[in-house]
Amino acid sequence: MTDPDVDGVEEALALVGRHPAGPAVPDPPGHQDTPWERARAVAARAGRGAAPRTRRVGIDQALGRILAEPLTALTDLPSFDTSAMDGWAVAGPGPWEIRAEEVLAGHGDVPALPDGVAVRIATGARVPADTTAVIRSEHAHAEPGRADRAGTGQGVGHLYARHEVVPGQDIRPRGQECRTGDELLPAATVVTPAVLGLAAAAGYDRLVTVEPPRVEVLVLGDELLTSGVPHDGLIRDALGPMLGPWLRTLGAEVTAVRRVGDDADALYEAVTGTEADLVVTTGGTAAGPVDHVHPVLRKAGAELLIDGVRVRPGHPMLLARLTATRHLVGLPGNPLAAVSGLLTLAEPLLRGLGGRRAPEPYRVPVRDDVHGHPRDTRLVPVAHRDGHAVPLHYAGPAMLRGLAAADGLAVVPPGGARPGDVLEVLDLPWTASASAPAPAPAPGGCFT
Ligand SMILES: Nc1nc2c(c(=O)[nH]1)N[C@H]1C(S)=C(S)[C@@H](COP(=O)(O)OP(=O)(O)OC[C@H]3O[C@@H](n4cnc5c(N)ncnc54)[C@H](O)[C@@H]3O)O[C@H]1N2
Ligand code: MOO
Repeated sequence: MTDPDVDGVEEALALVGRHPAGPAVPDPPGHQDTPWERARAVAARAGRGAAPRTRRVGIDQALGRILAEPLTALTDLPSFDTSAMDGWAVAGPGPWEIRAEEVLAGHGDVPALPDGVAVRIATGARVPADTTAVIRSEHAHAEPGRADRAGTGQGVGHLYARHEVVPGQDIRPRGQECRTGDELLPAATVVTPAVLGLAAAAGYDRLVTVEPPRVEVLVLGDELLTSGVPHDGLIRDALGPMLGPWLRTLGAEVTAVRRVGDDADALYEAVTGTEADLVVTTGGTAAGPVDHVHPVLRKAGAELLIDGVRVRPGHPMLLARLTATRHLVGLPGNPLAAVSGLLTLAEPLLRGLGGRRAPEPYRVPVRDDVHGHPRDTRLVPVAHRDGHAVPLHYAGPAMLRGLAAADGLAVVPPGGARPGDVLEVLDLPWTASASAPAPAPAPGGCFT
């Protein structure tokens, strides 16, 4: 029986040459392929070449966008000395004479507190000037004065602390979190719900954000059905349904996913008439009779930045500059090969166009042997299990079964990997949060 992960001559070669890597296999004559790391760097540089378009949007519109400028505090936070607890503001040493007035959150000017006096205070209220500390209600004992016993409501009485009172306790001093002008977040930060909250707290009504790059997807191939079960040599289009949502997770605005068939003229019209920042084509990258991508790019006067990458699957992928501000990524038609092209070329390009930062690369030990290609990098679907990356079956270039169960794609160097080898793993958008390394612990605690 055929191994479901070994699809084609290149993968069979990979089995032969997997351990040890051995001497580098020379390029076949005329081979133009770019090493995988260099291809990603070229794509990232191409994306950074065009200045991102920016737009100021209301914070209710900003979720998921990218900050085009650092988020700088428009105020001190807190903007006034704030009580952290419901209780008593006291001045000087106790016991304190209780004054009847109360200090509540949202009140403006509050009179200074004379020595020896306590007033009731609420969490979030502005602390009166000259306050020594706040004592939370459960840590104080109020002894009613005679006037109170008589029911006059004058609030006369005395307050006793049940514990030692430390100056400044349960007071959040003005500027504890930031001072006006402090950089709270750098440019290129993704606007998450937490960023929206921070921006609002820091005084923002609107944010300057990067406009998402516009991407058009052109699906090539006359053999593709858009519905129903494959029949008579026709197959379902697996890329149209997958690429639109995937590109959106990479920060793109997908303006269209269009079927172009195997029609060179229609492809030429689509490529030269587009308003998109990036055109993504699927299929037609090889040298078959109806593989129109190369001839159309030549006719359109496009500059090929990448024409083939030393990666399996997906080696016929390409990147072209259509005009100074428009690019085209040609993804191979085999579905897993297309995903390889998406992560190798489209992702770094879109990161640059969209003003995003590169994710922190992370590395994980692999649990099992992974076959290597003798010369090329392999991208292999893996699942995270107990701190290891487990290579998945059904990872042939034409298959999506392994990918659909995967947490990431392991980057397998030429020659392959042995159990315990530590490999870089490319996140899949839907698993990024689960597999990313934990952030560094905070240096100290702040409990109020
Ligand atoms: N003589 C050679 N032939 C091929 C080579 C090679 O080096 N020399 N490379 C092979 C590799 S590797 C790949 S990958 C493909 C790339 O081919 P194309 O980009 O031209 O893609 P197509 O020929 O159009 O399609 C390939 C394969 O994928 C299927 N396909 C296409 N689009 C879709 C889609 N939207 N959904 C599902 N499946 C799709 C298509 O039916 C073909 O089976 O070239 C090899 N050939
Ligand atoms: O190796 Mo191709 O996958 O089928 O690019």
